[in-house]
Amino acid sequence: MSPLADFLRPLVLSGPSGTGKSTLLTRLFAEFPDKFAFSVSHTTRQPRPGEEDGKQYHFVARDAFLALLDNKGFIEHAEFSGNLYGTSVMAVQSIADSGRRCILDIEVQGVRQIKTTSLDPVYLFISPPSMSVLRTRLVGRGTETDAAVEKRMKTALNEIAYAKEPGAHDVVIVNDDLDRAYQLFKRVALGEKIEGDTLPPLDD
Ligand SMILES: Nc1ncnc2c1ncn2[C@@H]1O[C@H](COP(=O)(O)OP(=O)(O)OP(=O)(O)O)[C@@H](O)[C@H]1O
Repeated sequence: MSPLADFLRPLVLSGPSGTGKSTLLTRLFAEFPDKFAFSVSHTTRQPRPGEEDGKQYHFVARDAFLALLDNKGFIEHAEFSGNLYGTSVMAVQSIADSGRRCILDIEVQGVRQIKTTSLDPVYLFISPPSMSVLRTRLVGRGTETDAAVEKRMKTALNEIAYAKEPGAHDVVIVNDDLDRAYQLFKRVALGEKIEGDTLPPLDD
């Protein structure tokens, strides 16, 4: 069977930190080990325990990041919670010709930048069911200090304000029940055009 039309376009995944993007991606890659390729971003943040250079991220020093930026090596980049993040041209190019679908996990500034390029991806927003659930997940993950949780909650408000703009994303999936969210996510990832969920008020 030939792939659905949207399978040939990159998939841009965005949503507040702690909303469950990595969890959904991990499941997708486990179910379809050969269909997708995660674009590995560059970051200047420190690796978390268990993270490997070149796998979750290319971990680089700030100087090296800025040099690549100067050389027009990034499709998008942003400073987030004090660290630089970026998607390199090379990371996406190396996937494009392999027949796999390129998935990009990107925050809101990056989404805005990609919209000014010719990449033409499908934009998918993963929404938390509410702000209180988002906070519970961030705290429960146990990877952030209290101050970092507060910073991420504040940044989440920007992501959500953008998501509320008409036409910001092609599809919204609310990550309430993980199995339900994953079934929708899988359909989008495989290239199906679905209606998706309605963005919750997220005003709590
Ligand atoms: N539907 C869900 N129900 C309950 N807990 C969830 C659900 N989805 C994810 N989680 C949990 O919420 C926490 C945050 O998820 P995850 O790390 O996947 O978020 P993320 O969006 O990738 O964050 P970041 O952008 O910071 O990497 C994790 O501890 C994860 O196990």
